[in-house]
Amino acid sequence: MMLRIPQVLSEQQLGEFRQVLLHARWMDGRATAGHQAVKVKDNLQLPVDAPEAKALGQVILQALERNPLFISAALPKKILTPRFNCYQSGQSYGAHVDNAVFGEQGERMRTDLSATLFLSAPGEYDGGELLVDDTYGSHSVKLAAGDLILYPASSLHRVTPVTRGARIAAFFWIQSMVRDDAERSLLFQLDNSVQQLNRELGGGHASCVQLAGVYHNLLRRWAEV
Ligand SMILES: O=C(O)CCC(=O)C(=O)O
Ligand SMILES: [Fe+2]
Repeated sequence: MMLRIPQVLSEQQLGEFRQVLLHARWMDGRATAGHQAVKVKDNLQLPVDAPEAKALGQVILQALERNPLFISAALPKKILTPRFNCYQSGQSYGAHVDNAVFGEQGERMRTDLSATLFLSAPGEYDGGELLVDDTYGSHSVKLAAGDLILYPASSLHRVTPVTRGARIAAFFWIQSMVRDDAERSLLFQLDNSVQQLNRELGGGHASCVQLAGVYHNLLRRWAEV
């Protein structure tokens, strides 16, 4: 499942991010690319241990914790501290699949979902579409600043060349409590339907109570905690 999560960051937060990122020390993104990705990766990145990256990463994590749509769709177990990248002057990232496992502070996590949080507005650059392949074809994603796209980490994806301006984004991975994309999508649909019914019938209605029970009992079957 691919899902857009709108307005993860406020206008004020975006302004603060821009100020910090404008003055940050960017490095060649190939330094953190894996064996295969290094051949197709051409962008800039903030060093993972840069103080700016750590501070802004925490702001994003706090925003995600309070975002009901993100929680419902991702059912997160672990979230890698967000990283920051920049594409300019024709830079791009060719087709690749992300690493299955990442390590951070001695802890390992499986990547079930990939996320890009757009920090530049679409009008600030040409190109820079994130193209994500699935069985329905290739989906082009270019979102408003502050919006996030969530997509299966198993997908082949790429970023087209940025031919004008600069595309700055945060990117990170999530290990979900529910590893299987199809099961997680079913839970998300069910959660949405239950919430809709709650609004229409009132939360105390017997069908709402029963369906909420089905949601929790499916989650109990499928969740790894
Ligand atoms: O810049 C993006 O939107 C995606 C970056 C990416 O695919 C990666 O770093 O693995
Ligand atoms: Fe990637």
